[in-house]
Amino acid sequence: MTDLAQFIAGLPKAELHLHIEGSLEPELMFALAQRNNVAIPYASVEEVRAAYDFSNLQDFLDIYYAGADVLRTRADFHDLAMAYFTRAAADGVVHAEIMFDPQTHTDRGIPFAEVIEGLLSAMAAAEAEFGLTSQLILSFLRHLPEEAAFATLKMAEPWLGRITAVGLDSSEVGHPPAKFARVFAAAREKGLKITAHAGEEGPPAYVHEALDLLGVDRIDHGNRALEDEALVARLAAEGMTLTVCPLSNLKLCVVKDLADHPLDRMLAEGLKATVNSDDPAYFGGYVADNYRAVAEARGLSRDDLVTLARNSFTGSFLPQEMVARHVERLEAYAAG
Ligand SMILES: Nc1ncnc2[nH]cnc12
Ligand SMILES: [Zn+2]
Repeated sequence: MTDLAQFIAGLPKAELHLHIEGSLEPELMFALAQRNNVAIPYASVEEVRAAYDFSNLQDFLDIYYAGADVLRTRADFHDLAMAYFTRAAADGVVHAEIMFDPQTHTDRGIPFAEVIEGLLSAMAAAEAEFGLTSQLILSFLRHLPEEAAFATLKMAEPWLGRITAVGLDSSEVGHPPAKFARVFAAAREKGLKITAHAGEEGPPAYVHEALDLLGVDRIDHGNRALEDEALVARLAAEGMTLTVCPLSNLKLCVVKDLADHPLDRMLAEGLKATVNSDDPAYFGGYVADNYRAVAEARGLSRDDLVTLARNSFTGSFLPQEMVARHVERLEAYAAG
């Protein structure tokens, strides 16, 4: 391991932008297909990986939703999440705020309870085994109508004490935050935090809407906010956290090359950027791979890496005293 790789792996960090369905590795996809007797359109793990060549977000989403079909039982969701936590712990992740897409499963007839109970049991096991804490973000699929999001929120009612936040993901362009203003207001009234994908492929106006109409506590991605100077100034002034995903941006052609990635520009503009893996099984790397790849491509300093890790804690939904404890440990690590 290089010095940089070692420094990154040991850097205590939180992961704030991770779709648990996007951590389904081809090997587990095959194992679950067999366990559940589900047919998949691939002959081998290599063939699955070869299919992961995307030109844009929709290209990826089509394959990602098809892959999720092997997830059927509570045990499947437990195994999926446990595989992620095991991998994340090895990357120095001490806290993870994971998104799940209930509609991807309930629309196939999988009960909400199977999905969330499997995830919750893995979360408890990860805390016991690795000391890794986690929280759940229920994400609404934005290509579906707002009424479907309301139905999902209703389904989640018995578990609201175990869900920290709601999010908004899936096909961005053509599905602006405004479409979901009422359901996010309802979620906020129930005491949930709010996050939304905005400015990944969609225009800066969608980031404005996420702030003004959804009242977000964080922005997922936010890359295209950089096209709007006043918006950048506002995000900086509000101390809004952006959950940036470098390898995702590369694989989904949000950037042509990692050498063009705007992460250091975001930091220079005073934005609270963080580094995350988004859908690591599909984009070629977990969170430490993302830190490493962008650090090498953009020549980030150790101070930059520490800032990114610090932002991951201050931008988390953890209580202030836990944030302070994590930041203290991080500063001790940085001081060597
Ligand atoms: N990067 C992404 N953007 C929007 N929806 C997603 N669902 C999973 N990954 C996503
Ligand atoms: Zn995402």
